Amino acid sequence: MNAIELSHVTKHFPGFTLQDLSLTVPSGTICGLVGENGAGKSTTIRLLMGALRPDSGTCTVLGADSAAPEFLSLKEDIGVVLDEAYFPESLNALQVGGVMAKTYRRWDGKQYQNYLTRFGLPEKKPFKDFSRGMKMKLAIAVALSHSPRLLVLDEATAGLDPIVRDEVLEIFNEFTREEDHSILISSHILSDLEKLCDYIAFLHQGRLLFCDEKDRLLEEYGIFVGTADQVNSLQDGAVVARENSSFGGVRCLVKRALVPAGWALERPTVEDIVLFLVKGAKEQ
Ligand SMILES: Nc1ncnc2c1ncn2[C@@H]1O[C@H](COP(=O)(O)OP(=O)(O)OP(=O)(O)O)[C@@H](O)[C@H]1O
Repeated sequence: MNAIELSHVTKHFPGFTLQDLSLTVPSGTICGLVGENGAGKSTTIRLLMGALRPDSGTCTVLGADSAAPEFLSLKEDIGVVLDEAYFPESLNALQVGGVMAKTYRRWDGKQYQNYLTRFGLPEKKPFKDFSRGMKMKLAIAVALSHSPRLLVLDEATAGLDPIVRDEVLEIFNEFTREEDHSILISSHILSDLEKLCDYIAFLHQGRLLFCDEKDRLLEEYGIFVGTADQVNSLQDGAVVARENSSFGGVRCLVKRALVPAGWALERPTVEDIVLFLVKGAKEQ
């Protein structure tokens, strides 16, 4: 079963169109949504959560169409963290827990308390006096404490210091050890996504450039550093994009399968692949 299925979804805003987006996140996996500012990541997440209606196409989450009334009954099963945390200003963390206990049938107060301690969050400070990172941590603690099956995280690790970010990534990883638990996470911190995700989906100007298994992506591409003559000798389609390297040569992203055996290729990072693909798309 798929945790998330977007099928031919289109959404138009003045000056921007999310175009014919089809994307699936199999149950039990973590999918990272990447793309530059304004690529359409938050729009995709809002469509999935039923906060926006698509102009055409369908968004199915945990088996229910997010535009259908029955989707509301699934909200318990979905933990959501958006890039702006949204609790009433005057409430402190304990009071937020009290409200959530009344909101969610499967609220786990003990688990919530554990996260407050683990994240070093003050129990009695009002939310309005929290730093950005503290707000994100509180939103993550809440999302994880109502026993969801799916986490939808929009820039949820932005504003966290590297040590807490690492801990949060580990918590997300633990979450998916349960077979039917899945995560969709958008982030600009591609090294985090490389550590965490099974799949990487890459949006560019409202279009999905790829959605692929991370390991397959890292095997498909290589980085070649050499002279312009060497690069020019490669067959058509081998070079995805190139840049001048600091020592006067050329550095490029290549498709391993189209490069002659024996050429030394470096292993790219997800960030290398994304940056070169954007560059390649601009050059076309
Ligand atoms: N309600 C809206 N009305 C009009 N335009 C909108 C609306 N919501 C989003 N947009 C536009 O849609 C485009 C995509 O925005 P979106 O927030 O999905 O991008 P993003 O990939 O999440 O970007 P970022 O990384 O900066 O958060 C932008 O051009 C934005 O201005």
